[in-house]
Formats: sequence, C-alpha cells, structure tokens
Amino acid sequence: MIYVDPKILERVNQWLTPVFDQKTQHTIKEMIAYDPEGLEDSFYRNLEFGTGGMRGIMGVGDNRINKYTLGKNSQGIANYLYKQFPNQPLKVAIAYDCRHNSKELAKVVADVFSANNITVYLFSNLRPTPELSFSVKELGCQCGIVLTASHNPPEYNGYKVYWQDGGQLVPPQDAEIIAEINNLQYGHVKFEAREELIHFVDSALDEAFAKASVKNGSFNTPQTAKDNLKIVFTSLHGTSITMVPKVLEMAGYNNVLLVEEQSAPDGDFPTVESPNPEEPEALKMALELAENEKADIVIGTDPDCDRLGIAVRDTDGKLKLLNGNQAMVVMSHFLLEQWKKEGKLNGKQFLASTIVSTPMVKDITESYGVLYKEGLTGFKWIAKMVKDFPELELIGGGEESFGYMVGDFVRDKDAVTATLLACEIAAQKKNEGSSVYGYLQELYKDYGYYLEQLVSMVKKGKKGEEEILAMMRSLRENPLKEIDGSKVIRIEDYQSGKSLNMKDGSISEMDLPRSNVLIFYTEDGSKIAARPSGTEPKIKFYMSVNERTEDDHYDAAKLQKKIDRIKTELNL
Ligand SMILES: O=P([O-])(O)O[C@H]1O[C@H](COP(=O)(O)O)[C@@H](O)[C@H](O)[C@H]1O
Ligand SMILES: [Mg+2]
Repeated sequence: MIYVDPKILERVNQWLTPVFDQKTQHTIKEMIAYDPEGLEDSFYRNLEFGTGGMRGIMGVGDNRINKYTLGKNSQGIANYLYKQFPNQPLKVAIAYDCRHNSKELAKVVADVFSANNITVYLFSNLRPTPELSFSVKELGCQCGIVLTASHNPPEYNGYKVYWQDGGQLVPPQDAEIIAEINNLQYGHVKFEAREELIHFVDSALDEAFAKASVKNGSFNTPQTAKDNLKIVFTSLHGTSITMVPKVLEMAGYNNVLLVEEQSAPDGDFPTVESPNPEEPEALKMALELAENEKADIVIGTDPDCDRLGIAVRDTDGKLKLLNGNQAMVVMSHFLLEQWKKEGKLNGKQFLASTIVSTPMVKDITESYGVLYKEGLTGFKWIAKMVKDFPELELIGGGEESFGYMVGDFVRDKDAVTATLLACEIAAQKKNEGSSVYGYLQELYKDYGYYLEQLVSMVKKGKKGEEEILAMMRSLRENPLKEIDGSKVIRIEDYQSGKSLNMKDGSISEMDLPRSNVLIFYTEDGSKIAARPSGTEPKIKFYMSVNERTEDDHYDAAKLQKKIDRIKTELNL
C-alpha cells in the first residue's frame, strides 16, 4: 500500500460513513486500492471560492464538485442567510449551464435551500450566467447560484454565488460564508426537498432580461446599418443559444448566421479543444463560416455566456481576432462617446477595469474627464464598486479576459449585452465607411500603440499548485530588475499591499484587498503581471508593451517582437 498522509486518510474515513451513499463509498474504496494519487488530490483540501466562484473536477471527495460538497455549501449559505436577514422571507434564484450534471446538481442545491424553508426560483433549463445575476435583483432574492465552471474543461463543474445586489460574493460575505460552511459536518445538510417552495421562472424572466439587454445594448443604430451587417455567431455548445440570437433579433439584426454544429448544448464541447473564446481555436468553425459567407463580424461566447470572443475584418479584409483588451478599449471608447454625445457626462460616472488589463483604458476614460477605477482580477470587484459607490454610475466595465459589462443592470460580465454592443459598434462603423478594426487603429493613433499578451502555464493538482506558489515566491525573492533592457521602476506586490519605487526605494501602501499578484513596471512603459489563476490550475503572465510615435502606423509586428523577447527572458 502506498503512503497516504494520515490527515488525508482521516478525511477519507469520514466519507466511508453512512452519511454518504453506497456508490460514493465504493468509488472511494476503489481509489484507496488503485489510485492513491487521485485519492490524495480528491481529499487534500476543501474546494475554495476563487476569482469566479468555486470550481473543481467532478468526483468524490472534499476537493471535488459533487452533491455532498455543493450540498454542504448550500446548507452553509442557508444558515448564513438566516443570520443576515432575520425576519425576512428568504428567496434564492438558481440557474445552470450545459455541463454534465449541472441540471442534477442545480436540483440538489434547490432541494437543500427548500429543505431549509427558503423559496427557490429555479430555471427549468440552461440559462446564461448574466441572466441569473439580473434575476436575483429582479426577483428580490438575497442570493443566487449558478451551476457552471464557465469555460473550464468538461470534467469540471462549479458554483458561482451571487448576493442581493446581483454581484458575486465579495468580502466580508465570502469569508463569513466559508467559515459557516467549514463549521458544518456533511451530516448536517438537509437534502429533503420541500417541492412546494421550488418555483420555475423561465418565461417571465427571459422576457424581462431580453428587453433589458436590448435597451442597455442599443445605441441608435439606423436599421439600414443593422441590415447591412452580416454576423456569424457561435454559442460553443453553451447557454447563449437560449438568449443571444433572440436578443439580436429583437434589436433589429436579421442577418445573423449561427454555427449550427455548435448550437446544441453539450457538456463534452465536442467540436472544440476548449470552449474558451480566449483560445483562437475556439472560433475556428465560426471563422470558416464567416469566410464562406463573407460575414463582417464573428462572435462566440463561453459556455455560461459571460465572456465573448470577437473577430473583425482588417484593412485587407482578413478576419482578425481581437484580444480581450482590444475589445475592451473599443467598447469603452464607444460607450464614453455615446454618453458624451447624449450630454450625460456630469462627473458622476465611472468606468472600471482590473489591475491585469491594459493601461490604455485608463487613458481613454480620463481623456473624457470620467473617473477610472481599477480592481483585482474578477468581475466581482467591479460589481462591488457599483455597490460601494452608489453616488456614481457605471458606464461600463471590462477586463483582458474577454469580459464586458454594459452599465450596471447586470452585476457581472455579460456576453449577451456585450454581443449586441459589439454589433452596434460594427454596424455603425461600417455605415460610416469605417470598421471596428479601423476604429481600433484610430484609438491607437490617439492614445498610443499598445500590445498585450497573456501566457498561461497549466500545472495540475496538489503538486502543480505547489509549483505555482514556488514560482511566485521565487519572483518575490529574485525580482526582475530589467525587462527587455529597460529598468524596472516600480514593483507592486498585492500580497503585501506594498508598492515599491525602485528609483528612490520608497514604499507606499496600496488600497486593494490582498491577493497573490505581482506587477512590474519598466521605464519604457511595459507592464508584466504574474498571478496564479483563481479558476483553473494555471499561473498567468500578463504582458503589456506600448509605444507612442508620431508615425500614424501601428507596427504590431515590432511590439510583438518586444513581447517575444520578454517571453524568452522570462522563460515563458
Ligand atoms: O471564468 P469566468 O468566465 O467565470 O470568469 C472569471 O474568471 C476570470 C479568470 O480568472 P482567473 O484569472 O483567476 O482564472 C476572471 O477574469 C473573471 O473576471 C471572472 O469572472
Ligand atoms: Mg464564463
């Protein structure tokens, strides 16, 4: 028998008691006999809330997504809701995506809340995550849950938790809820549903959400311009199929081609290697269709429909993928321009992004005299800003990882409204004799040429996690002094909350919550950030370089070479 840590064995033994069903116990016994490594990985820790909820591989164990871990989460949240909202009727909305087990796990979660005398509003079929965020507010719920692991591989599932304002859990609720969950034994979970408390809510909310999306994502585009835009859309086997085509149609877009082979929801994501619009390969089929059909724009959303990938035609007519930063700057500039045109900018608005996104968005925002706010990675931080600054109005929020939020009617990134917004921009620009690509080039001319690239390294399991933490430690112990021949002038360490000025050695405090992120800034304006992903077993390096020349030509190849040199220097 191979050695297994006694602490882990103690956890395992708990799962071999009658609280757990026979099948679960049997699987564990098999793992003890044949797969000690898998056993260790499944039990060495509890699942944690990361950047976008709790995610994990489906299977048995404390570190896996299954009915017991999600049941315990739900029981913990139910207990917490009773403490936070005494004497109030409690209501929770629940949605789920296209993944294996999502529907079944959603019912388990609904059962647990109902067993705790909490009214549950459950969607009877898959729905986009942003629709759930919207529904929490619309239905006056104190909490909302989506069963999804976003764009992770098929073996994953997850649990995104929304609070009363429609945003995902943030401090102090997150830590308090985790404490509540960790205080529970699995035997404390009430699984016996009170079916009369579970209500299906589909059509009323679908209508309200679709209308709100059209209202928030439309910007006076002439109908002829809409008719003149040919769109290819793919749902990549996910939830957006239930909403995006309908919203585009309601908004007046009649020239929309769907990638039929990818329209059917499927948790295996059979036609893609990864259903992540960040991966160029994900839009391959959509690009082929667009080529054949001579479409102007290609859009694809991730399985839970909160992020989107966009491709547009460049000056040579070739389809080109925009990265998340490029899509964000175009959308942000367009929104600011619209607000300005309508005379709505009065110093009480703000635009938001994250510390690992392009610095270009700050310049753009401030050039309109609008406040720019930056949070840690994750849209939950942008939603928190909306909650923390009720006197300010959010124009839009975006980040490098292909997410955008238009206004604050949804308190999370929303690929439904963002898809419509992208089409509005494309239709208007085409109508003006330009294009989205041309628009981006104009922005580079005005604000400087920027190029960003993300490099992710996958490191799985317990060992992988240790390696990632060691890499971060080593970057702290031997910080970069020079990057591509340019001196590092500032290092921000979000774990200690300190920003170190390398020129004079002075240290200042940063006022964001603690997080394992390091950012290096160089004299020539480059920015390199490193952090462990909070949703996948990866370490991420975000590179941003730029140059400002009088030349009105964006030399992407030159900036790309610079990024390549940096990658070589950092062994990426
Ligand atoms: O995965 P999604 O679409 O729910 O998105 C979530 O995770 C992304 C990646 O986070 P990380 O870099 O920690 O993996 C974040 O950028 C995003 O704001 C968050 O909502
Ligand atoms: Mg997602």
